[in-house]
Amino acid sequence: MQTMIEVRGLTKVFTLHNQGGLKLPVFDGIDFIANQGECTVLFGESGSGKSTLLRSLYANYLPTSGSIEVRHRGEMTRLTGANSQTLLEIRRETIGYVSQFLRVIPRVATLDVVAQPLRERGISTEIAHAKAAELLDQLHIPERLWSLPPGTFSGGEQQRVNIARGFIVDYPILLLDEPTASLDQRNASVVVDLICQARNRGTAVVGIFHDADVRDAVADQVFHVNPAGKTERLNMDDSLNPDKRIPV
Ligand SMILES: Nc1ncnc2c1ncn2[C@@H]1O[C@H](COP(=O)(O)OP(=O)(O)OP(=O)(O)O)[C@@H](O)[C@H]1O
Repeated sequence: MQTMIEVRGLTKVFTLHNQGGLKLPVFDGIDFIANQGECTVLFGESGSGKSTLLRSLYANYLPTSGSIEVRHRGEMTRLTGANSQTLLEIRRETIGYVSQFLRVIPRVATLDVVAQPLRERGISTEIAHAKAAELLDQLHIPERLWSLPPGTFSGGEQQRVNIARGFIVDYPILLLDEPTASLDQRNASVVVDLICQARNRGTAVVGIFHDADVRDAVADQVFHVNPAGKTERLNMDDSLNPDKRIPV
């Protein structure tokens, strides 16, 4: 089983320039490894830094210190400090990221929004649209909405469009920020199936899931991001035992 993400000594302190340079430490010296074909769940109290860690893994946030390496084109490649060209390549080919909210592009039809990551990889419109339609259908987005831009869709519909877009490419690494937060049980279970299929294809999935049932259905390993800012690997038996779950 190959290592896909290796995080060493990762520290993040936000500096609030509009507050006189106030320092806001979030996490301190995180180490963890995510493997091919496994789902790693980031777990912890609200405000403990889970989303900040996930965004750092997509190089949206620059860590204060420490390193992140990801397996890109077969080689462990440093994400921290990578130049913009390498970062673009890594995002196009290696890391998919499903944020909590869809970034709506005005006037672009839902089918094209979902197909876009495949089109960027040079896949024909016909094939990309067919795959987008399959995912939208699986996620119960009615066909009459596919030609409309998703800007006016409900929160749950937008989240499902975002999920379809994230799963359309078989990324080696997939980062998921609360992908089931606005979904009903029927759609949450479709997302669980998509995660399990991606994992079985060998994707290293790293995600935040507030729903304990979803978390327990997908987790191979659980990292607790605790209020002191350190992560620790939980014993799976502990994380699955409701008495030992930390309320989130
Ligand atoms: N861009 C930012 N600038 C300043 N502070 C930030 C920024 N992003 C996050 N923070 C702060 O970092 C801390 C951790 O936030 P984060 O969103 O990572 O927590 P979380 O564990 O994902 O929380 P939740 O479960 O509530 O979504 C919070 O105190 C938040 O205010």
